[in-house]
Amino acid sequence: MQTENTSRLSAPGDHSGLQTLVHAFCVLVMENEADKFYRELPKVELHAHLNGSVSFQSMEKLISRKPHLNIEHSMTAIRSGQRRTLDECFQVFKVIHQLVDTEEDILMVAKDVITEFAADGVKYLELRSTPREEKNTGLTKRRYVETVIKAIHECKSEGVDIDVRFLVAVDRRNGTEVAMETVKLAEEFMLSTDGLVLGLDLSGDPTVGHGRDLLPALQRAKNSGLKLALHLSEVPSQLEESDLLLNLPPDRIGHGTFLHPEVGGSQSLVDKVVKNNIPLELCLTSNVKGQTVPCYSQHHFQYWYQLGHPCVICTDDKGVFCTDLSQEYQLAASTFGLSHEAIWKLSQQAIDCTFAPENLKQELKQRWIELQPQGLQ
Ligand SMILES: CNc1ncnc2c1ncn2[C@@H]1O[C@H](COP(=O)(O)O)[C@@H](O)[C@H]1O
Ligand SMILES: [Zn+2]
Repeated sequence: MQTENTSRLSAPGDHSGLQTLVHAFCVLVMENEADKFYRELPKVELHAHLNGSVSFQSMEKLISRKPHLNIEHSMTAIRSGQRRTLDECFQVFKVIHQLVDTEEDILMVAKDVITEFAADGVKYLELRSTPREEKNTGLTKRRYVETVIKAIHECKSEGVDIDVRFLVAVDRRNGTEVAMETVKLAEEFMLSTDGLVLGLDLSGDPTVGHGRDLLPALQRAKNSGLKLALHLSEVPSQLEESDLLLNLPPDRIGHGTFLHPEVGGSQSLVDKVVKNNIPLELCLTSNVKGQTVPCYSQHHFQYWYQLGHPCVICTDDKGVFCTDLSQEYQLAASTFGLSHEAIWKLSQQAIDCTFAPENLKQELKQRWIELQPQGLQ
C-alpha cells in the first residue's frame, strides 16, 4: 500500500508560512518514490495522455508563463490520498488545456514528459494526445501533431534513451465529424512519419456520446492500417457500446473496468476479449483516484491476470494522478503479492502488446535480456 512520506519533511506542528509551502512542494514532488528494483526495471508505457502526464516541475514553468490565468497546482493534480469523481478529473484537463495552448507549450511539455518517462526506466513509450485547435494562439490540429513529432525527434537526437511512438487521440465528446477528420489526419501522419504515428486512441469523458456514432471513423482507421487503442467500459452500464466496439475488434483496450460479470459486465464481453486476445492497459492509481474502482485490492487487474490474459501496467495521467510507472508496478506487486520474477515477466510481456514493428519488438526483447538482474536469470 502507498504511504505518505511526509514525516521526514517537516517537524510536527511546524506549519508557518514558508515551511508549509516547502512542505507541500516536497510532498508533491517526492510522494511515494518507488524502490530501486521497480525504478531500474526496464518498462514499456502504452497508455499515457500527453496533457495528463505533465509533471509538477513542467506545470511550474507553464504557470509562470501565464500568471494572468491564476491557476494553482491544486487545480492540476490529485495528490496522494485524494479522490475525485471522474467528472472532476475532466475539469482538471480543461484547466491544463488552458495552460498548454501554444506550439511552444506543446513542445516543452512533450519533451519534458518523454524525458521523465526515460528517467523512470521506460524504454518504449506510446504517447497519445488529442490534436487541438486554439483560435487565440493560432494553433492548428496539424501543427499540434507536427509539434509532438518534433519533440519526439528532438529527444532522440539529444540521446534520450527511449523509443517513442505517437497515437492520435479522438475525443468522444466531439462527435462523428471531428472523429473522421482526426482519423484522416492520423492516416496522413502515419504515412509521412514512416510509422512514428502508428495508431488511434479513443478517449474523453466516457459518459458523453455513444461509440456507435464513432464506428465509421474507427472502422476507416482500422482499414487504413492504424492500430486501435480504445477506452472501453471505463464506467458501468456500457455493455452495448462495449460489445459494438469489440466487434471491430480493437488492438488494445484502455481500462475495461466494467467488462467482466462480477462488476456488471458480461461473460460474452469477456469471451470476446479473450478470443481476440486483446491486451488490457490497466492504470491502478488513475482508477482509484478517479473512483471507478473502490480500492487497490479490488482493481480488475486481479481478474484478468488470473485468467492469464495479457495485462499491461500503465500510468494514464502521471501528472494529474501524481504517479509514475515504477510506482504503478510496485503498487501492483504489493497489492496482489507479485514476486520480482512475476513483475519482470509482466514488463517483458508488455513488449508483445506494443504496436511496434516486429524488428523493434525483437530489439526491445534483446534489451530486456541484457538488463535482467542476475538473481532473475
Ligand atoms: C482518467 N481517465 C480518462 N478517461 C478518458 N479519457 C481520458 C482520461 N484521462 C485523460 N483522458 C483524455 O486525455 C485528454 C488529456 O490529454 P491530451 O490533451 O489528449 O494530451 C483528456 O482531455 C481526455 O480526453
Ligand atoms: Zn486514458
